[in-house]
Amino acid sequence: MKLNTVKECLLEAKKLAGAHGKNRVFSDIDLQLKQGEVVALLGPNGCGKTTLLRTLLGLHPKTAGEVFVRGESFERIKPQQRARLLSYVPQYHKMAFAYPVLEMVLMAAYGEKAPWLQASAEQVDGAKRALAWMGIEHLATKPYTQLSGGQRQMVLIARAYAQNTPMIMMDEPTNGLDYGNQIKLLQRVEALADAGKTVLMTTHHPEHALQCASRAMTMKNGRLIANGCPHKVLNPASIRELYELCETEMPSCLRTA
Ligand SMILES: Nc1ncnc2c1ncn2[C@@H]1O[C@H](COP(=O)(O)OP(=O)(O)OP(=O)(O)O)[C@@H](O)[C@H]1O
Repeated sequence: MKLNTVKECLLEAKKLAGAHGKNRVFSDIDLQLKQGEVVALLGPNGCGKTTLLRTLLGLHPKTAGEVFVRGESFERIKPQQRARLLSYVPQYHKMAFAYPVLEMVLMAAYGEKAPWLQASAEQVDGAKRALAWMGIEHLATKPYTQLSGGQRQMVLIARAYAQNTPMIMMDEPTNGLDYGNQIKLLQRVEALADAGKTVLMTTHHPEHALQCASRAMTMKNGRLIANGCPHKVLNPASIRELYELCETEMPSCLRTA
């Protein structure tokens, strides 16, 4: 776990609310993301984590409240500038075209170039470095559509890395990764924070939050219910309550008696 040596506030949400159609998903969300921290967001299926992330990113419309990035209303920031501030690893991703993996990662350059322009040698080098960082340089020429689920996930993480933004939002980034790749990814997330990046990641694994996060937030029924040091927020009693487990359903390592 990382110590919270926190600096500049990069993103702030105030009284944020979101919905799908008429169904309220979350409301009254106040949160801050500061430079160099890894924040893990946990909560039961359907509690609103993905919708919250997508609303923070401006990919889903808010119904109330405001998101500020470096003090500026995010709504007023143009898409290309947003792409320089925030990158995103989605939970699910469909791609209709069989782009080679290197091309997929080069899409990260959107903040720096118009999509119809050819990538510069520097951008290609950056994309190759991102593949090497994820340990998947051998996939560079493979069509993205022919990759396994875990391989695709690693490509999306490499793409976010190549975007080189101060903030990265990852929605269940260990989804589909084998045990070794999960451990390596959590170490890379810690290294990103050491390099001054801010990461907000959702996870269904309290142990992942304990391993790499400087802060944990828990969410239930569309509300943030706890926010603080992962070891304080994620204790046997709070995990039981969050996921509505009775004592006998808890794994033996988390039982209180
Ligand atoms: N495209 C959609 N249209 C309508 N309702 C949706 C849509 N996507 C999600 N929802 C609903 O919004 C609520 C929150 O979903 P969301 O995906 O944000 O939850 P989550 O916490 O990320 O869940 P999970 O842990 O299962 O990924 C759920 O009740 C879900 O059914």
